[in-house]
Amino acid sequence: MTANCPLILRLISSSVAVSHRAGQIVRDVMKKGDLGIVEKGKNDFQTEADRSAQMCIMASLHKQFPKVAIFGEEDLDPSTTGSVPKEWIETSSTEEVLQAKCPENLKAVKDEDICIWVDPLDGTAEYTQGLLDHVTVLIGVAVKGTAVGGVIYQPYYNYKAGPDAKLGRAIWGIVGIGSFGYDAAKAPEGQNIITTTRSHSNRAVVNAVEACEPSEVLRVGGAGHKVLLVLEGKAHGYVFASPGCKKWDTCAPEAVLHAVGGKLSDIHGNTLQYHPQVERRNNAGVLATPSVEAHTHYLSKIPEDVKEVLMP
Ligand SMILES: Nc1ncnc2c1ncn2[C@@H]1O[C@H](COP(=O)(O)O)[C@@H](O)[C@H]1OP(=O)(O)O
Ligand SMILES: [Mg+2]
Ligand SMILES: [Mg+2]
Ligand SMILES: [Mg+2]
Repeated sequence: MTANCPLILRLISSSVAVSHRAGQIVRDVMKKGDLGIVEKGKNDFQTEADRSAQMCIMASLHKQFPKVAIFGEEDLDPSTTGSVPKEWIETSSTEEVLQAKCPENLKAVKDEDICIWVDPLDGTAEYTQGLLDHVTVLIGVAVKGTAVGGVIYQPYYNYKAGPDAKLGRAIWGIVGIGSFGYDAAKAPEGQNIITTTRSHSNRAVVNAVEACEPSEVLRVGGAGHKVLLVLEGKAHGYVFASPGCKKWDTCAPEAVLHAVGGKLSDIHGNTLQYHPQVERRNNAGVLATPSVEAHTHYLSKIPEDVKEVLMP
Protein backbone atom coordinates (compact mmCIF):
# COMPACT_ATOMS: atom_id res chain seq x y z
CA MET A 1 0.00 0.00 0.00
CA THR A 2 1.42 3.37 -0.97
CA ALA A 3 2.03 5.56 2.08
CA ASN A 4 1.39 8.74 0.11
CA CYS A 5 -2.03 7.59 -1.13
CA PRO A 6 -4.72 9.81 0.47
CA LEU A 7 -5.99 8.51 3.82
CA ILE A 8 -9.62 8.34 2.69
CA LEU A 9 -8.71 5.97 -0.18
CA ARG A 10 -6.60 3.79 2.13
CA LEU A 11 -9.43 3.63 4.65
CA ILE A 12 -12.08 2.57 2.15
CA SER A 13 -9.63 0.21 0.44
CA SER A 14 -8.98 -1.56 3.76
CA SER A 15 -12.65 -1.44 4.73
CA VAL A 16 -13.65 -3.30 1.55
CA ALA A 17 -11.11 -6.04 2.35
CA VAL A 18 -12.22 -6.22 6.00
CA SER A 19 -15.90 -6.37 4.99
CA HIS A 20 -15.23 -9.55 2.99
CA ARG A 21 -13.61 -11.12 6.07
CA ALA A 22 -16.47 -10.02 8.36
CA GLY A 23 -19.01 -11.35 5.86
CA GLN A 24 -17.25 -14.72 5.91
CA ILE A 25 -17.58 -14.74 9.72
CA VAL A 26 -21.31 -13.98 9.43
CA ARG A 27 -21.72 -16.94 7.05
CA ASP A 28 -19.56 -19.25 9.22
CA VAL A 29 -21.63 -18.59 12.36
CA MET A 30 -24.85 -19.37 10.48
CA LYS A 31 -23.33 -22.54 9.03
CA LYS A 32 -22.34 -23.77 12.51
CA GLY A 33 -25.93 -23.14 13.58
CA ASP A 34 -25.37 -21.86 17.13
CA LEU A 35 -26.31 -18.18 16.86
CA GLY A 36 -25.77 -17.33 20.55
CA ILE A 37 -28.66 -14.86 20.61
CA VAL A 38 -28.67 -12.19 23.34
CA GLU A 39 -31.66 -9.86 23.81
CA LYS A 40 -30.33 -6.30 24.23
CA GLY A 41 -33.75 -4.68 24.48
CA LYS A 42 -37.27 -4.91 23.17
CA ASN A 43 -37.12 -6.41 19.66
CA ASP A 44 -33.36 -5.79 19.66
CA PHE A 45 -31.01 -8.78 19.38
CA GLN A 46 -27.32 -9.55 19.12
CA THR A 47 -25.80 -12.83 17.89
CA GLU A 48 -22.38 -14.45 17.84
CA ALA A 49 -22.08 -13.15 14.27
CA ASP A 50 -22.64 -9.52 15.36
CA ARG A 51 -20.01 -9.88 18.10
CA SER A 52 -17.38 -11.70 16.06
CA ALA A 53 -17.77 -9.57 12.92
CA GLN A 54 -17.45 -6.39 14.99
CA MET A 55 -14.27 -7.67 16.68
CA CYS A 56 -12.82 -8.53 13.26
CA ILE A 57 -13.61 -5.11 11.79
CA MET A 58 -12.59 -3.00 14.81
CA ALA A 59 -9.32 -4.89 15.42
CA SER A 60 -8.35 -4.91 11.73
CA LEU A 61 -9.01 -1.21 11.17
CA HIS A 62 -7.49 -0.18 14.49
CA LYS A 63 -4.29 -2.05 13.70
CA GLN A 64 -3.88 -0.16 10.42
CA PHE A 65 -5.30 3.22 11.50
CA PRO A 66 -4.54 3.47 15.24
CA LYS A 67 -5.27 7.21 15.47
CA VAL A 68 -8.70 7.11 13.84
CA ALA A 69 -11.88 7.06 16.01
CA ILE A 70 -13.96 3.93 15.38
CA PHE A 71 -17.39 3.23 16.87
CA GLY A 72 -19.24 -0.07 16.58
CA GLU A 73 -22.82 -0.95 17.37
CA GLU A 74 -22.10 -3.73 19.85
CA ASP A 75 -20.99 -3.02 23.37
CA LEU A 76 -18.24 -5.62 23.83
CA ASP A 77 -16.45 -6.16 27.09
CA PRO A 78 -12.85 -7.28 26.33
CA SER A 79 -12.71 -9.15 29.66
CA THR A 80 -15.44 -11.53 28.48
CA THR A 81 -14.85 -11.58 24.72
CA GLY A 82 -11.14 -12.44 24.99
CA SER A 83 -8.57 -11.59 22.36
CA VAL A 84 -9.32 -11.40 18.66
CA PRO A 85 -8.15 -14.53 16.77
CA LYS A 86 -5.21 -13.84 14.45
CA GLU A 87 -7.10 -15.05 11.39
CA TRP A 88 -9.69 -12.33 11.94
CA ILE A 89 -7.13 -9.56 11.46
CA GLU A 90 -7.43 -8.55 7.81
CA THR A 91 -4.84 -6.03 6.61
CA SER A 92 -4.99 -6.47 2.85
CA SER A 93 -6.14 -3.66 0.60
CA THR A 94 -8.38 -3.34 -2.44
CA GLU A 95 -6.42 -2.09 -5.43
CA GLU A 96 -9.48 -0.76 -7.26
CA VAL A 97 -10.05 1.77 -4.46
CA LEU A 98 -6.39 2.80 -4.16
CA GLN A 99 -6.33 3.51 -7.91
CA ALA A 100 -9.35 5.86 -7.76
CA LYS A 101 -8.82 9.60 -8.28
CA CYS A 102 -9.19 11.30 -4.92
CA PRO A 103 -11.41 14.42 -4.95
CA GLU A 104 -9.48 17.63 -4.14
CA ASN A 105 -11.47 18.32 -0.95
CA LEU A 106 -10.57 14.91 0.54
CA LYS A 107 -6.85 14.87 -0.28
CA ALA A 108 -5.68 16.51 2.95
CA VAL A 109 -8.02 14.72 5.39
CA LYS A 110 -6.20 13.81 8.62
CA ASP A 111 -6.73 11.00 11.17
CA GLU A 112 -8.33 13.36 13.69
CA ASP A 113 -10.93 14.55 11.12
CA ILE A 114 -12.31 11.03 10.75
CA CYS A 115 -14.92 8.98 12.54
CA ILE A 116 -15.74 5.43 11.39
CA TRP A 117 -19.17 3.92 12.14
CA VAL A 118 -19.36 0.12 12.10
CA ASP A 119 -22.50 -2.01 11.95
CA PRO A 120 -21.06 -5.53 11.93
CA LEU A 121 -24.41 -7.04 10.98
CA ASP A 122 -27.32 -4.92 9.88
CA GLY A 123 -30.60 -6.80 9.82
CA THR A 124 -29.97 -9.00 12.86
CA ALA A 125 -33.68 -9.77 13.34
CA GLU A 126 -33.88 -11.05 9.76
CA TYR A 127 -30.59 -12.99 10.11
CA THR A 128 -32.06 -14.93 13.05
CA GLN A 129 -35.18 -15.64 10.98
CA GLY A 130 -33.30 -16.89 7.92
CA LEU A 131 -34.03 -13.88 5.68
CA LEU A 132 -30.39 -13.86 4.71
CA ASP A 133 -30.41 -11.48 1.74
CA HIS A 134 -31.57 -8.68 4.09
CA VAL A 135 -28.26 -8.81 5.97
CA THR A 136 -25.37 -6.42 5.33
CA VAL A 137 -22.08 -5.43 6.98
CA LEU A 138 -21.73 -1.63 7.11
CA ILE A 139 -18.56 0.46 7.45
CA GLY A 140 -19.12 4.20 7.12
CA VAL A 141 -16.45 6.90 7.09
CA ALA A 142 -17.31 10.44 8.16
CA VAL A 143 -15.04 13.47 7.76
CA LYS A 144 -15.69 16.33 10.17
CA GLY A 145 -19.16 14.92 10.86
CA THR A 146 -20.23 14.32 7.24
CA ALA A 147 -20.64 10.84 5.73
CA VAL A 148 -18.23 10.74 2.75
CA GLY A 149 -17.32 7.09 2.24
CA GLY A 150 -18.83 3.70 2.86
CA VAL A 151 -18.89 -0.01 2.29
CA ILE A 152 -22.07 -2.10 2.17
CA TYR A 153 -21.15 -5.80 2.10
CA GLN A 154 -23.95 -8.26 1.42
CA PRO A 155 -22.73 -11.68 2.68
CA TYR A 156 -25.57 -13.69 1.14
CA TYR A 157 -25.77 -12.01 -2.24
CA ASN A 158 -26.43 -14.82 -4.76
CA TYR A 159 -27.49 -17.38 -2.14
CA LYS A 160 -30.63 -18.28 -4.06
CA ALA A 161 -28.52 -19.18 -7.13
CA GLY A 162 -27.66 -22.67 -5.87
CA PRO A 163 -25.06 -24.40 -3.71
CA ASP A 164 -22.09 -23.63 -6.00
CA ALA A 165 -22.82 -19.91 -6.40
CA LYS A 166 -20.15 -17.49 -5.17
CA LEU A 167 -21.67 -15.71 -2.20
CA GLY A 168 -21.27 -12.07 -1.23
CA ARG A 169 -20.56 -8.72 -2.81
CA ALA A 170 -18.99 -5.48 -1.62
CA ILE A 171 -20.47 -2.16 -2.69
CA TRP A 172 -18.28 0.87 -1.97
CA GLY A 173 -18.61 4.56 -2.59
CA ILE A 174 -16.89 7.87 -1.95
CA VAL A 175 -18.60 11.23 -2.46
CA GLY A 176 -16.83 12.89 -5.41
CA ILE A 177 -15.81 9.56 -6.96
CA GLY A 178 -18.96 7.42 -7.25
CA SER A 179 -20.26 4.05 -6.05
CA PHE A 180 -19.30 0.65 -7.40
CA GLY A 181 -20.11 -3.05 -7.12
CA TYR A 182 -23.84 -3.08 -7.85
CA ASP A 183 -26.21 -2.83 -10.81
CA ALA A 184 -27.40 0.77 -10.88
CA ALA A 185 -30.93 1.13 -12.27
CA LYS A 186 -33.83 3.56 -12.24
CA ALA A 187 -36.99 2.47 -10.49
CA PRO A 188 -39.88 1.72 -12.88
CA GLU A 189 -41.82 4.73 -14.14
CA GLY A 190 -45.52 4.87 -13.39
CA GLN A 191 -45.04 3.03 -10.08
CA ASN A 192 -44.24 4.26 -6.59
CA ILE A 193 -42.54 1.50 -4.63
CA ILE A 194 -41.71 2.40 -1.04
CA THR A 195 -39.49 0.27 1.18
CA THR A 196 -39.71 0.36 4.97
CA THR A 197 -39.10 -1.73 8.09
CA ARG A 198 -40.58 -5.20 8.55
CA SER A 199 -39.56 -5.75 12.17
CA HIS A 200 -39.75 -2.28 13.80
CA SER A 201 -43.07 -0.87 12.62
CA ASN A 202 -45.55 1.33 14.47
CA ARG A 203 -48.44 3.67 13.70
CA ALA A 204 -46.24 6.62 12.62
CA VAL A 205 -44.15 4.36 10.34
CA VAL A 206 -47.33 3.13 8.61
CA ASN A 207 -48.87 6.62 8.37
CA ALA A 208 -45.75 8.09 6.79
CA VAL A 209 -45.55 5.30 4.20
CA GLU A 210 -49.26 5.54 3.37
CA ALA A 211 -49.00 9.33 2.95
CA CYS A 212 -46.45 8.74 0.17
CA GLU A 213 -49.23 6.98 -1.81
CA PRO A 214 -47.23 3.84 -2.65
CA SER A 215 -48.25 1.52 -5.48
CA GLU A 216 -46.40 -1.19 -3.51
CA VAL A 217 -44.71 -1.43 -0.09
CA LEU A 218 -41.59 -3.58 0.40
CA ARG A 219 -41.32 -4.43 4.10
CA VAL A 220 -37.78 -5.72 4.44
CA GLY A 221 -35.01 -5.72 7.04
CA GLY A 222 -31.85 -3.65 7.36
CA ALA A 223 -30.96 -0.05 6.55
CA GLY A 224 -28.14 -1.19 4.24
CA HIS A 225 -30.45 -3.54 2.36
CA LYS A 226 -33.13 -0.89 1.89
CA VAL A 227 -30.66 1.66 0.52
CA LEU A 228 -29.44 -1.08 -1.87
CA LEU A 229 -33.04 -1.47 -3.11
CA VAL A 230 -33.09 2.28 -3.82
CA LEU A 231 -29.67 2.15 -5.56
CA GLU A 232 -30.75 -0.78 -7.77
CA GLY A 233 -34.07 0.77 -8.73
CA LYS A 234 -36.17 -1.79 -6.86
CA ALA A 235 -37.69 0.96 -4.70
CA HIS A 236 -38.39 4.64 -5.35
CA GLY A 237 -37.83 5.61 -1.73
CA TYR A 238 -37.01 4.36 1.78
CA VAL A 239 -39.30 5.87 4.42
CA PHE A 240 -38.83 5.14 8.15
CA ALA A 241 -40.60 7.56 10.50
CA SER A 242 -39.26 6.16 13.78
CA PRO A 243 -36.15 6.67 15.94
CA GLY A 244 -34.76 3.05 15.83
CA CYS A 245 -31.88 3.58 13.35
CA LYS A 246 -28.49 4.65 14.73
CA LYS A 247 -25.40 6.27 13.19
CA TRP A 248 -23.85 2.91 12.24
CA ASP A 249 -27.03 2.02 10.32
CA THR A 250 -27.00 5.12 8.14
CA CYS A 251 -23.38 6.34 7.72
CA ALA A 252 -22.21 3.87 5.06
CA PRO A 253 -25.53 3.73 3.15
CA GLU A 254 -25.74 7.54 3.17
CA ALA A 255 -22.23 7.94 1.74
CA VAL A 256 -22.77 5.31 -0.98
CA LEU A 257 -26.11 6.93 -1.93
CA HIS A 258 -24.74 10.51 -1.89
CA ALA A 259 -21.81 9.44 -4.07
CA VAL A 260 -24.28 8.78 -6.91
CA GLY A 261 -26.49 11.85 -6.42
CA GLY A 262 -29.06 10.36 -4.04
CA LYS A 263 -30.11 11.77 -0.68
CA LEU A 264 -30.51 10.34 2.82
CA SER A 265 -31.69 12.57 5.67
CA ASP A 266 -34.08 12.50 8.61
CA ILE A 267 -37.79 12.85 7.82
CA HIS A 268 -37.57 16.66 8.17
CA GLY A 269 -34.86 16.80 5.50
CA ASN A 270 -32.07 17.58 8.00
CA THR A 271 -28.61 16.26 7.15
CA LEU A 272 -27.43 13.60 9.63
CA GLN A 273 -24.28 14.28 11.67
CA TYR A 274 -21.53 11.75 12.36
CA HIS A 275 -18.95 13.38 14.66
CA PRO A 276 -17.71 11.34 17.66
CA GLN A 277 -19.89 13.11 20.26
CA VAL A 278 -23.14 12.95 18.28
CA GLU A 279 -26.15 11.18 19.78
CA ARG A 280 -26.13 7.64 18.37
CA ARG A 281 -29.86 7.48 17.68
CA ASN A 282 -31.30 9.03 14.50
CA ASN A 283 -34.24 10.42 16.49
CA ALA A 284 -36.10 11.86 13.53
CA GLY A 285 -36.13 8.78 11.31
CA VAL A 286 -34.76 8.19 7.82
CA LEU A 287 -35.79 9.24 4.31
CA ALA A 288 -33.63 8.02 1.41
CA THR A 289 -34.19 8.51 -2.31
CA PRO A 290 -32.18 8.06 -5.54
CA SER A 291 -32.28 11.80 -6.34
CA VAL A 292 -32.63 15.18 -4.65
CA GLU A 293 -35.86 15.82 -6.60
CA ALA A 294 -37.46 12.60 -5.32
CA HIS A 295 -36.35 13.54 -1.82
CA THR A 296 -38.11 16.91 -2.01
CA HIS A 297 -41.22 15.15 -3.30
CA TYR A 298 -41.43 12.59 -0.45
CA LEU A 299 -40.55 15.21 2.18
CA SER A 300 -43.63 17.18 1.16
CA LYS A 301 -45.77 14.05 1.63
CA ILE A 302 -44.77 13.19 5.22
CA PRO A 303 -47.69 14.32 7.44
CA GLU A 304 -47.05 17.19 9.88
CA ASP A 305 -48.37 15.21 12.86
CA VAL A 306 -45.78 12.49 12.14
CA LYS A 307 -43.00 15.10 11.86
CA GLU A 308 -44.04 16.84 15.09
CA VAL A 309 -43.40 13.80 17.28
CA LEU A 310 -40.06 12.97 15.66
CA MET A 311 -37.78 15.76 16.81
CA PRO A 312 -34.05 15.54 15.92
N1 LIG B 1 -36.22 -0.30 17.39
C1 LIG B 1 -35.01 -0.70 17.02
N2 LIG B 1 -34.18 -1.29 17.90
C2 LIG B 1 -32.96 -1.70 17.52
N3 LIG B 1 -32.46 -1.55 16.27
C3 LIG B 1 -33.24 -0.97 15.38
C4 LIG B 1 -34.55 -0.53 15.68
N4 LIG B 1 -35.09 0.00 14.56
C5 LIG B 1 -34.14 -0.12 13.62
N5 LIG B 1 -33.02 -0.69 14.09
C6 LIG B 1 -31.76 -0.94 13.37
O1 LIG B 1 -31.88 -0.35 12.10
C7 LIG B 1 -31.90 -1.35 11.08
C8 LIG B 1 -32.94 -0.99 10.06
O2 LIG B 1 -34.22 -1.08 10.64
P1 LIG B 1 -35.33 -2.03 10.04
O3 LIG B 1 -34.70 -3.31 9.63
O4 LIG B 1 -36.32 -2.17 11.14
O5 LIG B 1 -35.83 -1.25 8.87
C9 LIG B 1 -32.24 -2.63 11.82
O6 LIG B 1 -31.80 -3.74 11.10
C10 LIG B 1 -31.52 -2.42 13.13
O7 LIG B 1 -30.12 -2.60 12.94
P2 LIG B 1 -29.37 -3.94 13.46
O8 LIG B 1 -30.02 -5.10 12.77
O9 LIG B 1 -27.97 -3.69 13.01
O10 LIG B 1 -29.52 -3.95 14.94
MG1 LIG C 1 -28.59 -4.38 16.41
MG1 LIG D 1 -28.09 -1.95 11.90
MG1 LIG E 1 -26.20 -4.40 13.64
